[in-house]
Amino acid sequence: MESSIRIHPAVDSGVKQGRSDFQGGTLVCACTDRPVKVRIEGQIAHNHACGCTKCWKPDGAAFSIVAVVPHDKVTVLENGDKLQVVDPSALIQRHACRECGVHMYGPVEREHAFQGLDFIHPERFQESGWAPPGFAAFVSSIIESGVDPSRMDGIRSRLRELGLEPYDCLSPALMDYVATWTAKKTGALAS
Ligand SMILES: N[C@@H](CCC(=O)N[C@@H](CS)C(=O)NCC(=O)O)C(=O)O
Ligand SMILES: [Zn+2]
Ligand SMILES: [Zn+2]
Repeated sequence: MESSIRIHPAVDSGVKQGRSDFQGGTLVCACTDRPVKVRIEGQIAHNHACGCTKCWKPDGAAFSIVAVVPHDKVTVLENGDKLQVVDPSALIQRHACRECGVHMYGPVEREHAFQGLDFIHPERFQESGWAPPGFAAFVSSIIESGVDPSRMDGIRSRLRELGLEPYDCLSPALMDYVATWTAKKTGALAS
């Protein structure tokens, strides 16, 4: 069993349950001076661990923890002047703090199954109670960040032990959702 891997500090000692009455809260970046604050109304959806190279991860973590909320539930409260889009050509327009590097929200504005949703990192909530991650996505992508491929069996076992079923893309339910959206757009399925 892989013992040294740090998946993410929010799950390394076990995945904490959320609270069904969680009403949202405030995401705060890591700056001590003029932190960026972003208000999220309501509970998050599809929370998961992501191993891709593009999602923001805290130092030492192999995975990010990332979830979605509707764009109209996201409001920049303070110090939004510090935000910049990491990669304007990406599907997810990740707005990061220029000083500390934390990604605060990432809207999908392009025509896509996820259009209208913003990707956020719930560990940045000041409040507890957000819905826990339910699976691990883009697991093989951690190799692109320098993880030795020989460690992957152990890392997948650890994810399963934590209840985060590993997938190399999104979960089957989300992949089906995206494919259904595409099939309706092309006309392969009736809309
Ligand atoms: N293997 C690639 C995968 C990147 C990727 O496709 N990430 C997914 C999960 S966040 C995605 O939807 N990306 C869209 C985007 O980055 O805008 C990497 O690690 O960079
Ligand atoms: Zn910051
Ligand atoms: Zn990702």
